[in-house]
Amino acid sequence: MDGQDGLLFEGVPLQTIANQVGTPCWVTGAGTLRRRTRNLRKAFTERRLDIALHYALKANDHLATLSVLRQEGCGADVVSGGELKRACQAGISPSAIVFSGVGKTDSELTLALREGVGQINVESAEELRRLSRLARELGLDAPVALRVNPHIDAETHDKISTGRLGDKFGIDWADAIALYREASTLPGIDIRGLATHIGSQILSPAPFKAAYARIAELVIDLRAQGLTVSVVDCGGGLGVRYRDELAPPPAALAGAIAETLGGLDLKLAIEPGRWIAAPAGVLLTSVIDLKAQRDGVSDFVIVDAAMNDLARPSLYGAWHGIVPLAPDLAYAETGPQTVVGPVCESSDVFAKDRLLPAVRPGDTLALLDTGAYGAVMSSTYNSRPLAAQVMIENGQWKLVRPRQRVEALWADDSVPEWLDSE
Ligand SMILES: Cc1ncc(COP(=O)(O)O)c(C=O)c1O
Ligand SMILES: N[C@@H](CCCC[NH3+])C(=O)O
Repeated sequence: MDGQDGLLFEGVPLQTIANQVGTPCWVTGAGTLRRRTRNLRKAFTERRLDIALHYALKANDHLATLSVLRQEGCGADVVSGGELKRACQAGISPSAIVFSGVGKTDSELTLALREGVGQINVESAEELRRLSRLARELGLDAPVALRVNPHIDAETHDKISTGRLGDKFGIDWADAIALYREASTLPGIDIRGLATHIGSQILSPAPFKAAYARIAELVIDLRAQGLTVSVVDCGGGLGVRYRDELAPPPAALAGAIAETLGGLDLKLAIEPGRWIAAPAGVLLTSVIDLKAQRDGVSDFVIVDAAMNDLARPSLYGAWHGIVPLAPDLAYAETGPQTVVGPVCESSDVFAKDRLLPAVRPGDTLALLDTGAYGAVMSSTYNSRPLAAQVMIENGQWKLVRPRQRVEALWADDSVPEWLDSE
Protein backbone atom coordinates (compact mmCIF):
# COMPACT_ATOMS: atom_id res chain seq x y z
CA MET A 1 0.00 0.00 0.00
CA ASP A 2 1.29 3.43 -0.79
CA GLY A 3 -0.62 6.62 0.03
CA GLN A 4 -3.40 7.37 -2.43
CA ASP A 5 -2.15 4.83 -4.98
CA GLY A 6 -3.71 1.91 -3.17
CA LEU A 7 -2.29 -1.55 -3.70
CA LEU A 8 0.87 -1.70 -5.81
CA PHE A 9 2.17 -4.81 -7.62
CA GLU A 10 5.76 -4.55 -8.84
CA GLY A 11 5.48 -0.77 -8.57
CA VAL A 12 2.26 -0.47 -10.58
CA PRO A 13 -0.95 0.82 -8.91
CA LEU A 14 -3.42 -1.97 -9.64
CA GLN A 15 -6.31 0.53 -9.56
CA THR A 16 -4.87 2.23 -12.66
CA ILE A 17 -5.01 -1.08 -14.53
CA ALA A 18 -8.57 -1.78 -13.33
CA ASN A 19 -9.68 1.71 -14.37
CA GLN A 20 -8.13 1.53 -17.83
CA VAL A 21 -8.67 -2.13 -18.74
CA GLY A 22 -11.80 -2.89 -16.72
CA THR A 23 -12.46 -6.01 -14.68
CA PRO A 24 -12.18 -8.95 -14.42
CA CYS A 25 -8.52 -8.71 -15.39
CA TRP A 26 -5.54 -11.00 -14.76
CA VAL A 27 -2.24 -9.30 -13.92
CA THR A 28 1.07 -11.17 -14.16
CA GLY A 29 4.26 -9.81 -12.61
CA ALA A 30 7.26 -10.60 -14.81
CA GLY A 31 9.66 -9.54 -12.06
CA THR A 32 8.11 -12.07 -9.69
CA LEU A 33 8.40 -14.83 -12.30
CA ARG A 34 12.08 -13.98 -12.75
CA ARG A 35 12.87 -13.73 -9.04
CA ARG A 36 11.23 -17.04 -8.23
CA THR A 37 12.91 -18.87 -11.11
CA ARG A 38 16.28 -17.57 -9.93
CA ASN A 39 15.56 -18.54 -6.31
CA LEU A 40 14.60 -22.03 -7.40
CA ARG A 41 17.77 -22.44 -9.42
CA LYS A 42 19.90 -21.08 -6.56
CA ALA A 43 18.55 -23.74 -4.16
CA PHE A 44 19.96 -26.41 -6.47
CA THR A 45 23.30 -24.76 -7.14
CA GLU A 46 23.76 -24.41 -3.38
CA ARG A 47 23.45 -28.21 -3.19
CA ARG A 48 25.91 -28.46 -6.12
CA LEU A 49 23.19 -30.00 -8.27
CA ASP A 50 23.15 -29.19 -11.94
CA ILE A 51 19.46 -29.35 -12.80
CA ALA A 52 17.42 -28.40 -15.87
CA LEU A 53 14.23 -26.39 -15.22
CA HIS A 54 11.39 -27.44 -17.51
CA TYR A 55 8.57 -25.02 -16.65
CA ALA A 56 5.18 -26.78 -16.68
CA LEU A 57 3.19 -24.78 -19.23
CA LYS A 58 -0.14 -25.89 -17.88
CA ALA A 59 0.22 -23.55 -14.88
CA ASN A 60 0.21 -20.39 -17.03
CA ASP A 61 0.78 -20.68 -20.74
CA HIS A 62 0.50 -17.07 -21.90
CA LEU A 63 3.17 -16.28 -24.49
CA ALA A 64 4.41 -13.32 -22.43
CA THR A 65 4.90 -15.57 -19.38
CA LEU A 66 6.69 -18.13 -21.54
CA SER A 67 8.93 -15.44 -23.00
CA VAL A 68 10.02 -14.36 -19.51
CA LEU A 69 10.78 -17.94 -18.54
CA ARG A 70 12.65 -18.59 -21.80
CA GLN A 71 14.80 -15.55 -21.01
CA GLU A 72 15.43 -17.06 -17.58
CA GLY A 73 16.79 -20.20 -19.24
CA CYS A 74 13.82 -22.51 -18.71
CA GLY A 75 12.81 -25.31 -21.02
CA ALA A 76 9.23 -26.57 -20.99
CA ASP A 77 7.11 -29.48 -19.83
CA VAL A 78 4.11 -29.86 -22.14
CA VAL A 79 1.13 -32.21 -22.09
CA SER A 80 -0.59 -31.70 -25.44
CA GLY A 81 0.12 -30.85 -29.05
CA GLY A 82 -1.29 -27.40 -28.32
CA GLU A 83 1.13 -26.80 -25.46
CA LEU A 84 3.98 -28.10 -27.61
CA LYS A 85 3.16 -25.62 -30.38
CA ARG A 86 2.76 -22.81 -27.83
CA ALA A 87 6.17 -23.50 -26.30
CA CYS A 88 7.75 -23.44 -29.79
CA GLN A 89 5.84 -20.25 -30.61
CA ALA A 90 7.37 -18.65 -27.51
CA GLY A 91 10.82 -19.48 -28.87
CA ILE A 92 11.64 -22.33 -26.49
CA SER A 93 13.99 -24.70 -28.27
CA PRO A 94 12.32 -28.08 -29.02
CA SER A 95 15.38 -29.80 -27.58
CA ALA A 96 14.49 -28.20 -24.20
CA ILE A 97 10.90 -29.51 -24.31
CA VAL A 98 9.67 -32.61 -22.47
CA PHE A 99 6.39 -34.10 -23.63
CA SER A 100 4.47 -35.69 -20.72
CA GLY A 101 0.84 -36.73 -20.49
CA VAL A 102 -1.25 -39.81 -19.94
CA GLY A 103 -2.89 -39.96 -23.37
CA LYS A 104 -0.84 -38.76 -26.31
CA THR A 105 -2.47 -39.31 -29.70
CA ASP A 106 -0.60 -40.55 -32.79
CA SER A 107 -0.74 -37.07 -34.28
CA GLU A 108 0.66 -35.49 -31.10
CA LEU A 109 3.50 -38.03 -30.91
CA THR A 110 4.24 -37.49 -34.59
CA LEU A 111 4.33 -33.73 -34.04
CA ALA A 112 6.75 -34.20 -31.12
CA LEU A 113 9.02 -36.42 -33.22
CA ARG A 114 8.97 -34.06 -36.20
CA GLU A 115 9.68 -31.01 -34.02
CA GLY A 116 12.57 -32.88 -32.39
CA VAL A 117 11.52 -32.55 -28.72
CA GLY A 118 14.24 -33.38 -26.21
CA GLN A 119 12.31 -36.07 -24.35
CA ILE A 120 9.02 -37.95 -24.46
CA ASN A 121 7.86 -39.26 -21.09
CA VAL A 122 6.08 -42.49 -21.93
CA GLU A 123 3.25 -43.52 -19.59
CA SER A 124 2.33 -47.09 -20.63
CA ALA A 125 3.56 -50.19 -22.46
CA GLU A 126 1.00 -49.53 -25.19
CA GLU A 127 2.23 -45.98 -25.72
CA LEU A 128 5.84 -47.19 -25.88
CA ARG A 129 5.04 -49.69 -28.65
CA ARG A 130 2.94 -47.15 -30.56
CA LEU A 131 5.76 -44.61 -30.32
CA SER A 132 8.24 -47.21 -31.60
CA ARG A 133 6.05 -47.81 -34.67
CA LEU A 134 5.53 -44.09 -35.34
CA ALA A 135 9.23 -43.29 -34.97
CA ARG A 136 10.19 -46.14 -37.30
CA GLU A 137 7.70 -44.91 -39.91
CA LEU A 138 9.38 -41.48 -39.74
CA GLY A 139 12.87 -42.96 -39.72
CA LEU A 140 13.62 -41.27 -36.39
CA ASP A 141 14.67 -42.28 -32.89
CA ALA A 142 12.41 -41.11 -30.06
CA PRO A 143 14.27 -39.87 -26.97
CA VAL A 144 12.33 -41.57 -24.18
CA ALA A 145 12.04 -41.63 -20.40
CA LEU A 146 9.56 -43.94 -18.70
CA ARG A 147 7.24 -42.09 -16.32
CA VAL A 148 6.96 -44.29 -13.27
CA ASN A 149 4.07 -44.28 -10.81
CA PRO A 150 5.92 -44.95 -7.53
CA HIS A 151 2.77 -45.56 -5.44
CA ILE A 152 3.56 -42.71 -3.09
CA ASP A 153 0.82 -40.57 -1.56
CA ALA A 154 1.80 -36.91 -2.04
CA GLU A 155 -0.49 -35.97 0.89
CA THR A 156 -2.15 -33.24 -1.11
CA HIS A 157 -5.71 -32.66 -2.40
CA ASP A 158 -7.16 -35.91 -3.73
CA LYS A 159 -7.91 -34.32 -7.11
CA ILE A 160 -4.31 -33.32 -7.76
CA SER A 161 -2.55 -36.50 -6.54
CA THR A 162 -0.92 -38.45 -9.34
CA GLY A 163 1.47 -41.01 -7.85
CA ARG A 164 -0.75 -43.50 -5.98
CA LEU A 165 -1.93 -46.96 -7.00
CA GLY A 166 -5.20 -46.22 -8.80
CA ASP A 167 -4.08 -42.83 -10.17
CA LYS A 168 -4.12 -42.93 -13.96
CA PHE A 169 -0.58 -41.58 -14.40
CA GLY A 170 2.63 -43.43 -15.18
CA ILE A 171 3.83 -47.01 -15.34
CA ASP A 172 3.38 -49.13 -12.21
CA TRP A 173 6.82 -49.14 -10.61
CA ALA A 174 6.72 -52.94 -10.31
CA ASP A 175 6.53 -53.14 -14.15
CA ALA A 176 9.17 -50.51 -14.85
CA ILE A 177 12.24 -52.76 -15.12
CA ALA A 178 10.66 -55.20 -17.57
CA LEU A 179 9.35 -52.35 -19.74
CA TYR A 180 12.69 -50.54 -19.64
CA ARG A 181 14.38 -53.72 -20.85
CA GLU A 182 11.83 -54.00 -23.67
CA ALA A 183 12.35 -50.31 -24.54
CA SER A 184 16.07 -50.90 -24.90
CA THR A 185 15.37 -53.46 -27.64
CA LEU A 186 12.64 -51.60 -29.53
CA PRO A 187 13.51 -49.98 -32.86
CA GLY A 188 12.89 -46.24 -32.96
CA ILE A 189 13.23 -45.94 -29.17
CA ASP A 190 16.25 -44.30 -27.56
CA ILE A 191 15.61 -45.06 -23.90
CA ARG A 192 17.42 -42.61 -21.66
CA GLY A 193 15.94 -42.75 -18.20
CA LEU A 194 13.04 -42.35 -15.81
CA ALA A 195 10.53 -39.66 -14.85
CA THR A 196 8.07 -39.29 -12.00
CA HIS A 197 5.54 -36.69 -10.83
CA ILE A 198 3.49 -37.52 -7.76
CA GLY A 199 1.14 -34.54 -7.54
CA SER A 200 0.77 -30.82 -7.07
CA GLN A 201 0.71 -28.38 -4.11
CA ILE A 202 2.88 -30.76 -2.07
CA LEU A 203 3.57 -29.31 1.35
CA SER A 204 6.13 -31.71 2.83
CA PRO A 205 9.51 -32.92 1.57
CA ALA A 206 8.74 -36.46 2.79
CA PRO A 207 6.70 -37.71 -0.20
CA PHE A 208 9.24 -36.24 -2.64
CA LYS A 209 12.00 -38.06 -0.82
CA ALA A 210 10.07 -41.34 -0.72
CA ALA A 211 9.31 -41.15 -4.47
CA TYR A 212 12.87 -40.25 -5.47
CA ALA A 213 14.29 -43.01 -3.23
CA ARG A 214 12.14 -45.48 -5.15
CA ILE A 215 13.37 -44.06 -8.47
CA ALA A 216 16.99 -44.25 -7.23
CA GLU A 217 16.45 -47.93 -6.41
CA LEU A 218 15.17 -48.50 -9.94
CA VAL A 219 18.19 -46.71 -11.43
CA ILE A 220 20.55 -48.94 -9.45
CA ASP A 221 18.65 -52.13 -10.37
CA LEU A 222 18.49 -51.21 -14.07
CA ARG A 223 22.19 -50.47 -14.19
CA ALA A 224 22.92 -53.75 -12.39
CA GLN A 225 21.22 -55.44 -15.34
CA GLY A 226 23.55 -53.69 -17.77
CA LEU A 227 21.01 -51.08 -18.89
CA THR A 228 22.01 -47.45 -19.39
CA VAL A 229 20.15 -44.84 -17.34
CA SER A 230 21.39 -41.30 -17.86
CA VAL A 231 18.36 -39.09 -17.10
CA VAL A 232 15.92 -38.65 -14.22
CA ASP A 233 13.07 -36.14 -14.50
CA CYS A 234 11.84 -35.39 -10.96
CA GLY A 235 8.56 -33.73 -12.00
CA GLY A 236 6.93 -30.70 -10.37
CA GLY A 237 4.64 -30.36 -7.40
CA LEU A 238 6.34 -27.97 -4.97
CA GLY A 239 3.58 -26.24 -3.01
CA VAL A 240 3.11 -22.57 -2.15
CA ARG A 241 1.58 -20.67 0.75
CA TYR A 242 -1.94 -19.55 -0.16
CA ARG A 243 -3.16 -18.94 3.40
CA ASP A 244 -1.09 -20.16 6.35
CA GLU A 245 0.37 -23.38 4.96
CA LEU A 246 3.98 -24.17 5.89
CA ALA A 247 5.16 -24.65 2.32
CA PRO A 248 8.63 -26.19 2.06
CA PRO A 249 11.29 -23.90 0.55
CA PRO A 250 12.99 -24.96 -2.70
CA ALA A 251 15.99 -25.98 -0.59
CA ALA A 252 13.86 -28.82 0.83
CA LEU A 253 13.14 -30.13 -2.69
CA ALA A 254 16.79 -29.75 -3.65
CA GLY A 255 17.73 -31.64 -0.47
CA ALA A 256 15.30 -34.49 -1.22
CA ILE A 257 16.79 -34.86 -4.72
CA ALA A 258 20.40 -34.50 -3.56
CA GLU A 259 20.00 -37.13 -0.85
CA THR A 260 18.38 -39.74 -3.10
CA LEU A 261 19.55 -39.20 -6.68
CA GLY A 262 22.42 -36.76 -6.22
CA GLY A 263 25.24 -39.33 -6.16
CA LEU A 264 24.12 -41.39 -9.15
CA ASP A 265 25.77 -39.48 -12.00
CA LEU A 266 22.52 -38.52 -13.72
CA LYS A 267 21.26 -35.63 -15.79
CA LEU A 268 18.53 -34.26 -13.53
CA ALA A 269 15.51 -32.10 -14.34
CA ILE A 270 12.43 -30.73 -12.58
CA GLU A 271 9.09 -29.49 -13.95
CA PRO A 272 7.87 -26.71 -11.65
CA GLY A 273 4.67 -24.86 -12.52
CA ARG A 274 2.79 -23.54 -9.51
CA TRP A 275 5.83 -22.57 -7.44
CA ILE A 276 7.06 -20.20 -10.14
CA ALA A 277 3.75 -18.80 -11.34
CA ALA A 278 1.15 -18.76 -8.52
CA PRO A 279 2.44 -15.75 -6.53
CA ALA A 280 3.19 -13.91 -9.78
CA GLY A 281 -0.47 -13.27 -10.55
CA VAL A 282 -3.58 -11.53 -9.25
CA LEU A 283 -7.11 -11.40 -10.57
CA LEU A 284 -8.76 -7.99 -10.34
CA THR A 285 -12.51 -7.92 -9.90
CA SER A 286 -15.11 -5.26 -9.04
CA VAL A 287 -17.94 -5.39 -6.56
CA ILE A 288 -21.28 -5.38 -8.40
CA ASP A 289 -23.65 -5.51 -5.43
CA LEU A 290 -23.92 -6.23 -1.74
CA LYS A 291 -26.76 -8.47 -0.57
CA ALA A 292 -27.74 -8.61 3.07
CA GLN A 293 -28.75 -11.86 4.78
CA ARG A 294 -30.75 -12.50 7.91
CA ASP A 295 -30.36 -14.81 10.92
CA GLY A 296 -26.60 -14.42 11.29
CA VAL A 297 -25.77 -15.64 7.76
CA SER A 298 -22.88 -13.75 6.13
CA ASP A 299 -23.84 -10.96 3.76
CA PHE A 300 -22.92 -11.53 0.10
CA VAL A 301 -20.38 -9.48 -1.81
CA ILE A 302 -21.21 -10.11 -5.48
CA VAL A 303 -18.25 -9.50 -7.79
CA ASP A 304 -17.81 -9.48 -11.56
CA ALA A 305 -15.32 -12.38 -11.69
CA ALA A 306 -16.68 -15.89 -11.33
CA MET A 307 -15.86 -19.58 -11.27
CA ASN A 308 -15.56 -19.50 -15.06
CA ASP A 309 -12.57 -17.16 -14.60
CA LEU A 310 -10.94 -18.66 -11.49
CA ALA A 311 -12.09 -22.25 -11.06
CA ARG A 312 -9.87 -23.32 -8.13
CA PRO A 313 -12.21 -22.39 -5.24
CA SER A 314 -15.22 -24.14 -6.81
CA LEU A 315 -13.19 -27.19 -7.95
CA TYR A 316 -10.97 -27.84 -4.95
CA GLY A 317 -12.36 -25.58 -2.20
CA ALA A 318 -9.10 -23.62 -2.68
CA TRP A 319 -8.43 -20.54 -0.52
CA HIS A 320 -7.18 -17.31 -2.13
CA GLY A 321 -6.45 -14.08 -0.29
CA ILE A 322 -8.81 -11.19 -1.17
CA VAL A 323 -7.61 -7.62 -0.77
CA PRO A 324 -9.52 -4.44 -1.63
CA LEU A 325 -7.32 -2.04 -3.61
CA ALA A 326 -8.54 1.17 -1.98
CA PRO A 327 -6.28 2.39 0.81
CA ASP A 328 -9.02 3.93 2.95
CA LEU A 329 -11.36 1.04 3.77
CA ALA A 330 -12.00 0.28 7.41
CA TYR A 331 -12.58 -3.13 8.92
CA ALA A 332 -15.99 -1.87 10.03
CA GLU A 333 -18.48 -3.80 12.13
CA THR A 334 -19.66 -5.67 9.02
CA GLY A 335 -18.75 -9.15 10.24
CA PRO A 336 -17.70 -11.94 7.90
CA GLN A 337 -18.82 -11.75 4.28
CA THR A 338 -19.18 -14.29 1.49
CA VAL A 339 -17.66 -13.32 -1.85
CA VAL A 340 -19.47 -14.80 -4.84
CA GLY A 341 -19.50 -14.49 -8.62
CA PRO A 342 -22.56 -14.08 -10.87
CA VAL A 343 -22.51 -17.58 -12.41
CA CYS A 344 -25.63 -19.67 -11.87
CA GLU A 345 -24.04 -22.36 -9.73
CA SER A 346 -24.10 -22.48 -5.94
CA SER A 347 -20.42 -23.44 -6.01
CA ASP A 348 -19.52 -20.06 -7.55
CA VAL A 349 -18.04 -18.86 -4.24
CA PHE A 350 -14.58 -17.32 -3.88
CA ALA A 351 -14.62 -17.01 -0.10
CA LYS A 352 -17.11 -18.05 2.54
CA ASP A 353 -17.49 -16.14 5.82
CA ARG A 354 -14.34 -14.07 5.15
CA LEU A 355 -13.45 -11.08 7.33
CA LEU A 356 -13.13 -8.19 4.87
CA PRO A 357 -13.26 -4.40 5.13
CA ALA A 358 -16.61 -2.78 4.38
CA VAL A 359 -16.44 -2.76 0.59
CA ARG A 360 -18.91 -0.88 -1.60
CA PRO A 361 -20.26 -1.47 -5.11
CA GLY A 362 -17.65 -0.27 -7.59
CA ASP A 363 -14.69 -1.11 -5.32
CA THR A 364 -11.97 -3.24 -6.87
CA LEU A 365 -10.63 -6.35 -5.15
CA ALA A 366 -7.54 -8.42 -5.90
CA LEU A 367 -7.72 -12.20 -5.66
CA LEU A 368 -4.17 -13.16 -4.72
CA ASP A 369 -1.79 -15.92 -5.85
CA THR A 370 -3.83 -16.68 -8.94
CA GLY A 371 -0.91 -16.75 -11.38
CA ALA A 372 -0.95 -20.56 -11.66
CA TYR A 373 -3.97 -22.60 -12.75
CA GLY A 374 -5.93 -19.35 -13.02
CA ALA A 375 -6.48 -17.91 -16.51
CA VAL A 376 -5.51 -21.24 -18.11
CA MET A 377 -8.50 -22.95 -16.52
CA SER A 378 -11.03 -20.28 -17.53
CA SER A 379 -14.10 -21.14 -19.56
CA THR A 380 -16.84 -19.07 -21.16
CA TYR A 381 -19.65 -20.71 -19.16
CA ASN A 382 -22.76 -18.50 -18.98
CA SER A 383 -21.50 -16.77 -22.18
CA ARG A 384 -18.95 -14.84 -20.16
CA PRO A 385 -16.05 -13.69 -22.38
CA LEU A 386 -12.51 -14.57 -21.29
CA ALA A 387 -11.05 -11.83 -19.09
CA ALA A 388 -8.36 -9.38 -20.16
CA GLN A 389 -4.70 -10.04 -19.27
CA VAL A 390 -1.96 -7.56 -18.38
CA MET A 391 1.76 -8.04 -17.77
CA ILE A 392 3.76 -5.71 -15.56
CA GLU A 393 7.46 -5.24 -15.00
CA ASN A 394 9.60 -2.49 -13.44
CA GLY A 395 6.71 -0.07 -13.02
CA GLN A 396 5.44 -0.46 -16.60
CA TRP A 397 2.38 -2.40 -17.73
CA LYS A 398 0.93 -3.66 -20.98
CA LEU A 399 -2.32 -5.27 -22.08
CA VAL A 400 -1.20 -8.69 -23.35
CA ARG A 401 -4.64 -10.07 -24.16
CA PRO A 402 -7.73 -7.92 -24.67
CA ARG A 403 -11.00 -8.94 -23.09
CA GLN A 404 -12.64 -11.39 -25.47
CA ARG A 405 -15.33 -9.75 -27.59
CA VAL A 406 -18.73 -11.19 -26.76
CA GLU A 407 -19.40 -11.84 -30.47
CA ALA A 408 -16.34 -14.12 -30.53
CA LEU A 409 -18.31 -16.51 -28.31
CA TRP A 410 -20.60 -17.52 -31.17
CA ALA A 411 -18.38 -16.66 -34.14
CA ASP A 412 -17.75 -20.34 -34.95
CA ASP A 413 -21.32 -21.53 -34.33
CA SER A 414 -23.44 -22.33 -37.36
CA VAL A 415 -27.14 -23.05 -37.63
CA PRO A 416 -28.26 -25.96 -39.88
CA GLU A 417 -30.01 -24.63 -42.98
CA TRP A 418 -33.25 -26.47 -42.11
CA LEU A 419 -33.61 -24.20 -39.09
CA ASP A 420 -33.10 -21.08 -41.16
CA SER A 421 -36.36 -21.23 -43.09
CA GLU A 422 -38.55 -19.43 -40.52
C1 LIG B 1 3.83 -34.17 -15.46
C2 LIG B 1 3.69 -32.90 -14.70
N1 LIG B 1 4.79 -32.15 -14.48
C3 LIG B 1 4.71 -30.98 -13.82
C4 LIG B 1 3.52 -30.52 -13.29
C5 LIG B 1 3.53 -29.21 -12.57
O1 LIG B 1 3.12 -29.33 -11.27
P1 LIG B 1 3.19 -28.07 -10.29
O2 LIG B 1 2.47 -26.97 -10.91
O3 LIG B 1 2.54 -28.57 -9.06
O4 LIG B 1 4.64 -27.78 -10.07
C6 LIG B 1 2.36 -31.28 -13.45
C7 LIG B 1 1.09 -30.88 -12.81
O5 LIG B 1 0.79 -31.32 -11.73
C8 LIG B 1 2.44 -32.50 -14.19
O6 LIG B 1 1.35 -33.23 -14.40
N1 LIG C 1 -5.33 -27.44 -11.49
C1 LIG C 1 -4.72 -27.79 -10.22
C2 LIG C 1 -3.32 -28.31 -10.37
C3 LIG C 1 -3.26 -29.49 -11.28
C4 LIG C 1 -1.89 -29.88 -11.58
C5 LIG C 1 -1.82 -30.54 -12.91
N2 LIG C 1 -1.14 -31.80 -12.94
C6 LIG C 1 -4.80 -26.61 -9.28
O1 LIG C 1 -5.33 -25.61 -9.64
O2 LIG C 1 -4.36 -26.67 -8.17
